Amino acid sequence: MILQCIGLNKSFGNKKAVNDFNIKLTEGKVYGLLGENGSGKTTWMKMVAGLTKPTSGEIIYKEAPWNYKDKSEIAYMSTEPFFYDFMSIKDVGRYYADFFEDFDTEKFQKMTDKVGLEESMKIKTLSTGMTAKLKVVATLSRNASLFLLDEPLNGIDFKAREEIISIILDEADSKNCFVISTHLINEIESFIDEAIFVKNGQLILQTETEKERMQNGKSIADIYMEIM
Ligand SMILES: Nc1ncnc2c1ncn2[C@@H]1O[C@H](COP(=O)(O)OP(=O)(O)OP(=O)(O)O)[C@@H](O)[C@H]1O
Repeated sequence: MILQCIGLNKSFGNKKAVNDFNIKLTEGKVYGLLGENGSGKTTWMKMVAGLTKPTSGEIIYKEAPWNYKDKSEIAYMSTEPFFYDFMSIKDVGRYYADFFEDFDTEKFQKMTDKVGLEESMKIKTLSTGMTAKLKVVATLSRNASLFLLDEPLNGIDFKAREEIISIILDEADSKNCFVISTHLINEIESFIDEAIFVKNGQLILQTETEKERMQNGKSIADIYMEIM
């Protein structure tokens, strides 16, 4: 097991953004994190990534209580843009290399090449799809074990979405774990191992995609419609 949360809570004033959240994640799996707007997905990811403190509850990373050192193995990609307009692709690589000890510049160069991003391109000239690809490539160039990608497929066209999915699947292996939050259930249905359904800050169902399909004849979209 790579991650476990036990009775995890996060409140903002009276609002329970994450409420008694219990989850177990395993290496070698790709998870889809599904839930309506405001259901607590981002807040949960930020707690696991060490960007916001839980109000109460436990996070266990690789069988030990979460420690700030674990941040170096947990790569979080937020929904917000995080590059400056004046930067080139090469600058983004340098910026990441300065920031993250585990950043692999060579891997970044190979991956940017593969998706058609040239070193000299300036951020301000990139299309929305190219920027989305750059965000994913920069995050995945870290040698992390747990990747938390907050809405990596939002607001981009079909081709860019397919490219991002292929980048993610190329990087997924038996030692790492991916959690992808999205509202685009149909796009992720075919490749996620498990779906995690979140409602009002709580995990209400965690289930295997293949099992649902084979044993119950249900798609993740069917289940979403039933329980949300
Ligand atoms: N810093 C904050 N201060 C106050 N309330 C917050 C804060 N961050 C999140 N919330 C509230 O917590 C709840 C959960 O928000 P969160 O962003 O985690 O949901 P989400 O599932 O990621 O939503 P979306 O799919 O829209 O991104 C929402 O009601 C939100 O308004």
